Amino acid sequence: MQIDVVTIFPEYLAPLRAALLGKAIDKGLISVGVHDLRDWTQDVHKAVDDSPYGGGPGMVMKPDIWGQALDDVCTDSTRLIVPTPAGRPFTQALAHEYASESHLVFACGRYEGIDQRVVDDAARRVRVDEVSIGDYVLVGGEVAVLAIVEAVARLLPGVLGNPKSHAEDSFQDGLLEGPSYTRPEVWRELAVPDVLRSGNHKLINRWRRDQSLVRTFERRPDLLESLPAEAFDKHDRAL
Ligand SMILES: N#Cc1c(-c2ccc3cc[nH]c3c2)n[nH]c1N
Repeated sequence: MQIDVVTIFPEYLAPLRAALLGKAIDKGLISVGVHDLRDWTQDVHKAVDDSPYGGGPGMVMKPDIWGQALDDVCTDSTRLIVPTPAGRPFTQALAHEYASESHLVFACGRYEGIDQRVVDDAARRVRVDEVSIGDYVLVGGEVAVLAIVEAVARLLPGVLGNPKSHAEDSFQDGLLEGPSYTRPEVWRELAVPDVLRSGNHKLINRWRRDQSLVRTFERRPDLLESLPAEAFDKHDRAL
């Protein structure tokens, strides 16, 4: 997979080359290109923003600079991802979609965002997603790109040490993961639940499913509402 990121703060994307992703890059599983948007400017000030039409606070990123950058970086097979607070939610399902793509391009906005015509124009040639990583406001798109790239890269074959760990992911079955424990058996007078030390894997699996359902009900009831009835067995319904 080729990942390209266009930003005015290339140094913000340095973590992409660290740890898990760094190993994936070294293995040749991912190629990452980080591009400074200002490289497409022509003026001495390297201006990338201007005042918003209609007035209002802050500045908007200029369409002409972005247009030239995306013309150079995108290809016919590109999926262009534009992080924005106004985007559709980035979810685990979308992460799986992106993991099957050959070329992802991320456009990192700053200021009050990117002139909308950049997205409208790009959509004439490539698939474009405006996505949000959560209902809070960041200062730019770079942090969102780091989150999205990590969520996608870990799904690529060979990136994670244990491919089975995906099966235990939160959201994998539409529910939140339950609690996890490791040694010691008792820590600060808090004991590991007995069932996890029972060796009875049918009971352990049932307990873990129950914990997952209860946690999801308590913290994210919306996830339960979006699951089909057939996602729940008779034991689940008895909870
Ligand atoms: N994704 C996402 C975002 C953002 C975001 C993304 C891009 C820009 C450009 C200027 N400000 C931004 C905020 N805030 N909160 C989110 N969940």
